[in-house]
Amino acid sequence: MVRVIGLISGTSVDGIDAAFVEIEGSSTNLQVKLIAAQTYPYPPKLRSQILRLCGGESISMAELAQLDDAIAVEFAQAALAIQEGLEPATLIGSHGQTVYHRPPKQHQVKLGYSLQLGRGAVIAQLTNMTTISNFRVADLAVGGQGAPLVSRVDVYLLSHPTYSRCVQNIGGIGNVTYLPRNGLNSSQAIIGWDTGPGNSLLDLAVQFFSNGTKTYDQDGVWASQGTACLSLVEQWLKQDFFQQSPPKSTGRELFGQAYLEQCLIDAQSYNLSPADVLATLTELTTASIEHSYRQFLSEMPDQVLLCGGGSHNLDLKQSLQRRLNPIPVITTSEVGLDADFKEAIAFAVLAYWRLQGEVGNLPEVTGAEAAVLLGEIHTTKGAAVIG
Ligand SMILES: Nc1ncnc2c1ncn2[C@@H]1O[C@H](COP(=O)(O)OP(=O)(O)OP(=O)(O)O)[C@@H](O)[C@H]1O
Ligand SMILES: CC(=O)N[C@H]1[C@@H]2OC[C@@H](O2)[C@@H](O)[C@@H]1O[C@H](C)C(=O)O
Repeated sequence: MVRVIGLISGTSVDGIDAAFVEIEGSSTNLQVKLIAAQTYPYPPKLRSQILRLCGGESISMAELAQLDDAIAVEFAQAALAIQEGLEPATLIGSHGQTVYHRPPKQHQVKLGYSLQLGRGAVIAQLTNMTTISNFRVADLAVGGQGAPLVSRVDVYLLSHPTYSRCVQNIGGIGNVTYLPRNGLNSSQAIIGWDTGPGNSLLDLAVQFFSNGTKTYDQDGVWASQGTACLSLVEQWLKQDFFQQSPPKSTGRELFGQAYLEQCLIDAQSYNLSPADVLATLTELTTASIEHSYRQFLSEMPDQVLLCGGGSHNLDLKQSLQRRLNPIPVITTSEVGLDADFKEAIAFAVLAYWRLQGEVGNLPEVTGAEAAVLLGEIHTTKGAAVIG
């Protein structure tokens, strides 16, 4: 049994999710037990620096270096804090903070590029623990999207012998893994892709309409007071990203501030109230999920398992349930895998697989030419490589 800490800050840039897990087995007999989990919010100044960089603002190399180190320090502190009072872990899997993602093909380039800040070498030294980081580069180097990477972990933790499942993350961006009945033993392929916006546009709209006093719409209460403009949703769904077949991935580069501003311009001709706009953006998220299932899956799943912060948005959840009826839409927590910390848990598993010499990506999902080892290993003076 290995004690591993998984760390990630996602596209919402709300803070570092840390999961402390005990892992046993390899892949087919993988067992993961969650011991502790916590979100450590970024200091507000650091968060706004990251958001500005994600929004395309130019910064100097000196500022980039300072930001990279500051993020690594926050990640190291999260790793030290999560294991307080527990027998220490021996390994960290750190996703870091995505600040730029340029998938291949969509951009007429053969190789994609993805940049996560928070250097693993610094985390390893500050925590005195072997740290695996930079998980996306190896998949990108073999022509993959570099995302979604959680799909292989979904396969081993969430496949079911009698139900086919869509594991749907709704973070800043949405992503799905389709698990046929019987998982890897099925003749049907396991596929996955980024579905488009999760909460990113909603959060930006809430900040705009509340003059910065709110960062998100708790439980979707504000959106539930509005009426969605379905003509606008149909118009927006015609956009290239939604029509493109998987493998595909995206980020705040597409579904960010400029996209929201265009949505607000489009909304002007319909005289929508702020609540109506939020309801319409909620429908864009759920319609993009529904349409991608109907377009890209050979059959609809028996169950949809939600995870990520969007699984707490009741209005969004109800909208997705209405669209997918009679398929039950539940959360991964309801089947035993914490919906808020699934991504952090996944990066702990990916780090564990890296040390075991097991591949981490699913070429059917990322479009990579091969399954490859994911992550770079950083040891410390005091830490031995285990596994
Ligand atoms: N109670 C709630 N009601 C409504 N929305 C919520 C609630 N809790 C969280 N959220 C939404 O979830 C978002 C955070 O989700 P999450 O932490 O899964 O995103 P992320 O991991 O940063 O993104 P990604 O998965 O794209 O990397 C918040 O910004 C907010 O929009
Ligand atoms: C480049 C990047 O950080 N992509 C994230 C983002 O957040 C959700 C979606 O876009 C996604 O597929 C991916 O993250 C998860 C953890 C993944 O790779 O599986």
